[in-house]
Amino acid sequence: MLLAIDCGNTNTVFAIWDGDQFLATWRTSTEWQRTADQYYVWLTTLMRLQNVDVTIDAVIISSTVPRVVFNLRVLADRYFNCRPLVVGKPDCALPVAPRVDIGTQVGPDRLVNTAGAFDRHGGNLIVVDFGTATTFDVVEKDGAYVGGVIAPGVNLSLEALHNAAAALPHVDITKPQSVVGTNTVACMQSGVFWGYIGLVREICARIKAERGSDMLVIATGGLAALFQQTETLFDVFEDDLTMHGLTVIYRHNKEIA
Ligand SMILES: Nc1ncnc2c1ncn2[C@@H]1O[C@H](COP(=O)(O)OP(=O)(O)O)[C@@H](O)[C@H]1O
Ligand SMILES: CC(C)(COP(=O)(O)O)[C@@H](O)C(=O)NCCC(=O)O
Ligand SMILES: [K+]
Repeated sequence: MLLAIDCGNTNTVFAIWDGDQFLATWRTSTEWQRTADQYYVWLTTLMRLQNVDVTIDAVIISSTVPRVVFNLRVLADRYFNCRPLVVGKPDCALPVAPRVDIGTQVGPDRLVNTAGAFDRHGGNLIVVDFGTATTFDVVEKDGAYVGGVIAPGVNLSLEALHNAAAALPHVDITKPQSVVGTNTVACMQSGVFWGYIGLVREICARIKAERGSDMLVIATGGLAALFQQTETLFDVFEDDLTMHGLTVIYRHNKEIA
């Protein structure tokens, strides 16, 4: 049984894949100090609570935070007796190599999203991932990641206002009633919500224009749904895209081994 781990700058998602489907998915905050023993206690407690009675014998990791990989490697080695595949490392092959400037360390989450989206939809895609940062990944016809866009994440934008301005409170994102806010919180929500609708629409339009082609736009990350409720920004919303990409890369490495 495969344990797939997607570690973002804010949250880390663990999922168990039986070769056909995900049996369970769990989320914890990303903290590089967490030890292999702590992960194991947490994971096995959840497995027991949800009656997921399986033996994990393979692990694949994608991490945008390099420091957490050490303890996740120890987890795989000590408790599951295996050497994990780590996306972005030389011994983890990708179905299609990225084409970017020499020396660029593409975020592993973006490589994984690319592999997952290409497997489901073929090429000529834009993948929009709402995480700590919002990333736009361009996937060419042959499935290669060829670059994209990095924008500040939704919550990061709100936090930046709060951190930089003494009178601006901590605010959660929600769709505002109107564009013109009549209190501080509503004004901040409006700026980020409607600003983000514009950001996504403009960036996707400019990518398509630059490439002279219509492209399928796939969104992932919990916050995508909030924006899609109001405006049709995406062709498809797939919450499990990154996890699916991890299984695609795992299968690819098994096949060529
Ligand atoms: N459905 C949701 N509703 C509201 N906030 C969300 C939702 N999903 C994720 N978030 C928030 O979005 C931010 C990015 O989360 P996440 O997608 O886990 O990022 P990362 O992959 O970078 O760790 C976090 O602040 C998280 O709390
Ligand atoms: C852009 C990111 C910070 C997004 O990370 P996330 O929001 O998933 O935590 C991550 O993909 C990253 O660290 N990228 C490295 C630079 C690049 O992809 O070009
Ligand atoms: K992201």
